Amino acid sequence: MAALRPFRIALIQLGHIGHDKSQNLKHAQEMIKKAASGGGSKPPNLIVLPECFNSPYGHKYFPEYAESVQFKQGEPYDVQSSKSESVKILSAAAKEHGIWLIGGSIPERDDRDDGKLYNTATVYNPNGELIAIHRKVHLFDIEIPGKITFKESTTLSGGTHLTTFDTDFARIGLGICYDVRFPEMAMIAARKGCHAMIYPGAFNLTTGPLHWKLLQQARAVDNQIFVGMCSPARDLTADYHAWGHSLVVDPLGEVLVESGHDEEIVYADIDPSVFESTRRGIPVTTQRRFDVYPNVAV
Ligand SMILES: O=C(O)CCC(=O)C(=O)O
Repeated sequence: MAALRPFRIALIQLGHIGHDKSQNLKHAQEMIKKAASGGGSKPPNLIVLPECFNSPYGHKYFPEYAESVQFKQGEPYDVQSSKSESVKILSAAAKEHGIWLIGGSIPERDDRDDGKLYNTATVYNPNGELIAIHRKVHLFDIEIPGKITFKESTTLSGGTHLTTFDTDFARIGLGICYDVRFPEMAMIAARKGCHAMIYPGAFNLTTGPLHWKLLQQARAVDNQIFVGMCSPARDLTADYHAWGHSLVVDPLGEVLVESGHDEEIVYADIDPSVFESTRRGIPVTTQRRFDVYPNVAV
């Protein structure tokens, strides 16, 4: 299992996500390059893109923008023969800059399974290998009268697996946006040894101010882990208005960094001593009463 070492994370709050997929990808490439340079300070070890970064966000867009990834858990993946343009570009970027990359999410079509569509995050190591994918498990189907109605399940299917992966600096759990509302996911990841949960996300102007920060602090404090969420920038000309405020929270629930709502790259330094001192000082991880309630991670 990966040990926790100091690392630097960069969240790219990507702007200008329009209808031209090639343009979206080109812009993401440019911003990865910029993030990898470290913004005048240390280069990051891990770069994160936001949810749905290559397509406008909305269930009507997913069928048109979906790409076939055909990843099989536990089997090597041949990027060169991938049918996914986004996978090829992200893989090349991870390799070129020698960074771990969580490639936000993209609409994915699974040709092996009736062409079902998913909201999928892809993960690359510094050699450019695609080492994990996460299909959003909990679809964003909500209705708040007069404020927001959104129904991802109109075109998408929910993923059926939880996702964790090891880097050379931490074990990381991966979710996408609405997944953050389901504490079981982060709890299971933490009990399986994850030091951080990362969620590419895109909250909105109704639920963003209510819950975006609160949920990340809750997941962090409950599980004594680092939590980061990376949003697209707010674009009031788009169909969906993202909240922005990409954020990293430490195991005490303290905000390490928070962006505004425009395009921006923010960095956070992950300090293992905070992880250790939090768990030593408030030892809930060793005080659980599995004789009274079940251990959900086993
Ligand atoms: O949970 C929320 O309030 C927003 C979720 C969301 O925007 C998403 O899953 O894309």
